[in-house]
Amino acid sequence: MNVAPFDRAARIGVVPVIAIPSADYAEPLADALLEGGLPIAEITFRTEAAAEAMARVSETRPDLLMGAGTVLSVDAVSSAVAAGATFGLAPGFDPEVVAAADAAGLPFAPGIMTPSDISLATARGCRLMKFFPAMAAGGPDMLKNISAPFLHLGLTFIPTGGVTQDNMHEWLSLPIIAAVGGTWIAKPADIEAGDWAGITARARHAVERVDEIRG
Ligand SMILES: O=C(O)C(=O)C[C@H](O)[C@H](O)COP(=O)(O)O
Repeated sequence: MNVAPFDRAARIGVVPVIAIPSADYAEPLADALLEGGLPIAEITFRTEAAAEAMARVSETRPDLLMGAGTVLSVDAVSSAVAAGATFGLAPGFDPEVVAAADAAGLPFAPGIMTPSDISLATARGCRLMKFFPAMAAGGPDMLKNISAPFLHLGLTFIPTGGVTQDNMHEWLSLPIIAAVGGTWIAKPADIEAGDWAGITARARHAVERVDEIRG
């Protein structure tokens, strides 16, 4: 499995999760993130515009490491690859989706929330997993506990769901965390309002926090 994009994501340490209302926002959004020193985005299949937005970003902003989120089906894997996504994530674990991503050469992180999920995902070869919904499921303490029996397998996690600027330090200080993710950097309302300066400011602030926490 090609893990290079996830290595890059782990080095960056924070992944903005995007629900984009229209593909017309793709370029200004990518520019706002790049301007803030955050060259990564997870564009989720939560909106109709997702595939077109991904295609525009991959064609016109190759410096942005662009992944597909909310990949819930085999078709979504194909759409993500066709649109130039270089990695994929999902909120849950679906073995058919993981197999399709593998077959397509798309590095993929399924979502997990229980030891059973982790067990199923590791058996399918996954080593990076999204922990979702991270805060509602019990926060860092929960993840530490459920992952403990699997750590000899070299697992790392991206917690999302309730993760923000204010609690990211609780996660990033754990060695099992590859990166944190969340929507707080670029909410759909910010995107629709064209608040690119606000998105850039939150992106920059998040990158600075990662640097402070990781030293
Ligand atoms: O859509 C997906 O594929 C997910 O896995 C879930 C998202 O990452 C979280 O819903 C983000 O949560 P908030 O940052 O609290 O808004």
